[in-house]
Amino acid sequence: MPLWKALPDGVREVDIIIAGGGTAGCTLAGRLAAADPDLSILLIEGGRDNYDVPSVVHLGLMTQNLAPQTLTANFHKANASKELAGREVIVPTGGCLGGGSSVNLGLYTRGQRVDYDSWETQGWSTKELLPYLKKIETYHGPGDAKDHGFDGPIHVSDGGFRQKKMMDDLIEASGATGWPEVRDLQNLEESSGVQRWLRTVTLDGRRSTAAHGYIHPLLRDGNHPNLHVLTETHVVRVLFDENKRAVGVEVTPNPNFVPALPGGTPSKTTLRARKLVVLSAGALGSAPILERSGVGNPDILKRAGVPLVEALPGMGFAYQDHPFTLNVYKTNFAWEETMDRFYTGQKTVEEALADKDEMLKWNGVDFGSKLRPSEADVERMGPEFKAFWDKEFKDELNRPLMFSGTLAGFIYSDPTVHQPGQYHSFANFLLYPRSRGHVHITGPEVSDQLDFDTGFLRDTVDIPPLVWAYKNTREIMRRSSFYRGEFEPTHPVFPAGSRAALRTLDDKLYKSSRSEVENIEYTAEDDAAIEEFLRRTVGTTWHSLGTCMMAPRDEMGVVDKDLNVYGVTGLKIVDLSIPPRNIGGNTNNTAFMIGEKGAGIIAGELGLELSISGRLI
Ligand SMILES: Cc1cc2nc3c(=O)[nH]c(=O)nc-3n(C[C@H](O)[C@H](O)[C@H](O)COP(=O)(O)OP(=O)(O)OC[C@H]3O[C@@H](n4cnc5c(N)ncnc54)[C@H](O)[C@@H]3O)c2cc1C
Repeated sequence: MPLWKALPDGVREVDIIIAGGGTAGCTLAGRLAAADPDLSILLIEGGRDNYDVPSVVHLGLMTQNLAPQTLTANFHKANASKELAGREVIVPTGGCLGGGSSVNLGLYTRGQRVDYDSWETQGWSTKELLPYLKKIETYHGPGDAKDHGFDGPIHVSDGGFRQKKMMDDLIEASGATGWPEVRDLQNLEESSGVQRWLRTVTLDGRRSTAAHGYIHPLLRDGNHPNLHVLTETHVVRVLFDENKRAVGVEVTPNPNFVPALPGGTPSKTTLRARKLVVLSAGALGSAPILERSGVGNPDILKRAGVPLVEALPGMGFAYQDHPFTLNVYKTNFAWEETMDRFYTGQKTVEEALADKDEMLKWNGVDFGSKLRPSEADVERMGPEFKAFWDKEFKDELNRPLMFSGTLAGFIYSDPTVHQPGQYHSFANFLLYPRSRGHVHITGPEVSDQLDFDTGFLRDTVDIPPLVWAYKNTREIMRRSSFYRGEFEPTHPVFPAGSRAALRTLDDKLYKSSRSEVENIEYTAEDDAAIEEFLRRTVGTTWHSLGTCMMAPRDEMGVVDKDLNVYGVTGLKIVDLSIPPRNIGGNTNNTAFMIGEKGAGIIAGELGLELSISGRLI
C-alpha cells in the first residue's frame, strides 16, 4: 500500500507531483491515477492520514478538529484588525489527508448557476461544469434526477439521522416569517428558501471525505501501484529549471509529527516531477508555496528574502471568505434532543463510540437556507447597500444574499460562559462580501509567520446585510415552539429600554401560536448595537478562497483557463485559490468540482480519456 511517511528511493521521481492532499488534491490525484495505471502520481500532504480517525469519520465529533491541540487542522492567525475591534481572527483549514472535507461540518451546498458563469472563463461556464458536478456525487436526496449524479465517490444523504421534530418546527417557523421550504436548493437554480439540509455522509452516517472517496479505494485495491501518498510532509517550494519550468518540489517533515529524538534539524529533500507539478494546498497554502518559490509580487518577495523567478502581482491578493456570525438561543429541549453533549464535552468520545450513539452520524444542521431580501428590506438597509444590491443582485434573481442555518446545540468559543441547559445556535454568513484581504509570506520557510489579512467588514457595504440577517433569524427563532429566549453573551447589547431587549421565557410566557408573535422593531441605536456586536464577533466560515485568481494576467490573475501559472511552465494550481469571484454557498462542493475539472484538463493534455461516469474504479 503506497502510503508513506518517508519515501523510498524508487518514488523520488514521478510523472506528476500534487502538493496538498485536501479536497481538490485528493480528487485530482484519484481521478488521474485511476485513468492511467502507468502514470505515476505523488500526492504530498502536510498532515496525517485520515482513514480511521474518529473525529474525521464521525461528523458528530467535528468540533474536536477545531481544538487547538488537534493534528487534523491547520490554524492561521490573521493580523489584528481595527474593523474587528482589534481582534486577531483564527481561520482553521483542513490539515490532514482529505483536507477540509475531513474536518468540515459536512454541509452539502452547491454554488449557484450565476457563480461559475460570473467567472467569465472559457470552459468554466455552469453548463460546461455540470457534468463534473454530477461526477462528484452519489446523491440520495430529493429533487430532479437531471440535476444530480448517482455514481460518484462522494455520498450525499441525511446519514440516517435527523432531529425531525426540530427541523419540522423550524420549517414551519420560517414559513410563518415568509420563507418557504424548497425541496432542492442545490439544483443551481433555486436561490431563496429553506431546505432540509443534506450532508456529505454515507447512508449509514460515515463522513464521505475526498480521501475516502478518491484515494483510499485505490490504495487498497492492489491495482494502483502508480499512486503514492506521502503524509506528514510540508512542501516548502517549487523548483524551476533555467527555463522557468517546474521540475520538482523541496519538502521537509512537518515538525508536528517529528519525534523528539537525538539528531539535527530535519532536512529538506528534493522530489522530481517529469511532467507536471500541481499545487493543491488550498487558498492559504498554495499562494505561500508559490511566493517561497519566487513567484509573486517582487516587493513582497524581496522583503521575505526570496529571489525572484517571475513577477506576478496578483499572488496572494484578493483573499475572500464568507464573514460568519452566530447567536445562541435558549430552548426547552431535553438532553437527548441536542448535540450539546458533544459540543460541550459532556459525553466523551469513548462513551459515544461504546454506546454507538446515533448522533455521531449528525452535524446538528438539519435546517438551512439561502435567502434574498425583499425590496422593502433592501430599502431599509440604506443607500450604500441599495446601490450594491441594484448593481449585483436586483436583476440577477439566481444570486442569494445570505446563508442562514441552525446548529442543534451550544456552539460558542468561550466555554466559561456556558450555563446548564440545552441550546440552539443560528448562524448567518454573507455570500458575496465586497471586502478583500490578502495572504503573503514574510520569510522563506514554512515556519515563518504569514502576513494574513481576512479583510472582514472592511467594506462598510458588508454590514447592513448581516444586521438584517440577525433580525431575520431572530424572528424565525421566536416563532419556533422550542424558543425560550436569547442566550445573552452571544447577542448584541441593546440600549437600556430598547424594544429589542433580550428575553428569557418560561413555558408559561411562551406564546404558543406563531401568528401571535409580532416582529421586533429596531431603532437606529439598536442597529448600531448590532453592528458593534458584529465587529466584536464576526469570524470565518472556513471558506477561504481566491488568492490565486483564474483571471487575465493584467487583472491580477495568477492562472489561465487551463490552471497554468502565468510566466512559468509545468505548473498548475487546482484548489479553491482559483475562483475569481465568490460562490453562493459553502465551498467544499466547488473545491471537488475544481479537482474534477482540473483532472479533465490534465487528462486532456496527456491524451488520456476520462469517463463521464462518476465511478472511480
Ligand atoms: C472547520 C471547517 C468547516 C467547514 N464546513 C464546510 C461545510 O460544512 N460545507 C462545505 O461545503 N465546506 C465547508 N468547509 C470548507 C471546505 O472544506 C473547503 O472550502 C475545502 O476543503 C477547500 O478545498 P481545497 O482543496 O481548496 O483545500 P483544503 O481542503 O484545505 O486542502 C489543502 C490541503 O493542503 C495541505 N497543505 C497546505 N499547505 C501545505 C504544504 N505546504 N505542504 C503540504 N500540504 C499542505 C493541507 O494540510 C490540506 O490538507 C469547511 C472548512 C473547515 C476548515
